[in-house]
Amino acid sequence: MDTGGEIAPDVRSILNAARDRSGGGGRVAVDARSLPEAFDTAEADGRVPVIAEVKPTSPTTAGERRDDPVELAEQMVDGGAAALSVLTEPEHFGGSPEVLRRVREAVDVPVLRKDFVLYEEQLDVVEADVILLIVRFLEEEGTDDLEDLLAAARERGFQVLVETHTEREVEQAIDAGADIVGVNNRDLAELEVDLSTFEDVAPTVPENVTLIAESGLETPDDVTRMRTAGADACLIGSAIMAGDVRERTRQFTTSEETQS
Ligand SMILES: O=C(O)c1ccccc1NCC(=O)[C@H](O)[C@H](O)COP(=O)(O)O
Repeated sequence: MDTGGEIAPDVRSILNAARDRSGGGGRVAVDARSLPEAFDTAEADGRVPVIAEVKPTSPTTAGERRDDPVELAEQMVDGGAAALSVLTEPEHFGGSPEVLRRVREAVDVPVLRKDFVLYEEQLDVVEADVILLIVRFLEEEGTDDLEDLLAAARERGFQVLVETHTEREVEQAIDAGADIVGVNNRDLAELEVDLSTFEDVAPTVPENVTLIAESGLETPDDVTRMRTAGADACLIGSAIMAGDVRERTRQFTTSEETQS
């Protein structure tokens, strides 16, 4: 089944590469750090819950950041990040499972594995606290079913962030049993970012679901905008990676403090 409409050539290339990647060796069993609790801890400390992303490059980024990803991750935590996201996709994002393993060992916050998982065996590549499943990708011909993958991930101990872009995808995520939902402001057809996507889609997400605004946040005002629209947390990559990551993370995690 392929019901989700057009996707950009770069995204098609990401998807084709993901189809070719093998799974891990044995089945993983994760003792996960709680993502909702990490958000609550940040709020209790007066920090805006931010998932800071270690993202060396991407199809929409010029160049590649080659600093030690573990040092970058530690600086993000220093800057107040409630959780981290680490790209493990090698071909388009410069990531690797080994980097995630090293980062998770070095920090004590939850770590999201940011990759394009299509098949159950790909869950077994590396331990992480949270795994990403993208509704649109799992509509593609020959991929595993969202509900089955969600269950398989939970059986291994992962928490699951289910990524959506439309109201229809939110409905699919909720029907499949998601309790952590991301709304991605970047559309996979043109790779354009529009923060009103989150504002339009967020009201359709049930109150008891942990809701994350993803992509395209560039300033503390953008964080405030997403929080006003209902985000429990914001996932920020490029804007943090584009400079001093400790300082940039701090600007986002203290954005509500500086406005009150
Ligand atoms: O970031 C890209 O260029 C990209 C292109 C195609 C598919 C996915 C892509 N990004 C994955 C992500 O979800 C983002 O890395 C994440 O939400 C952070 O976004 P940003 O803050 O805009 O870097």
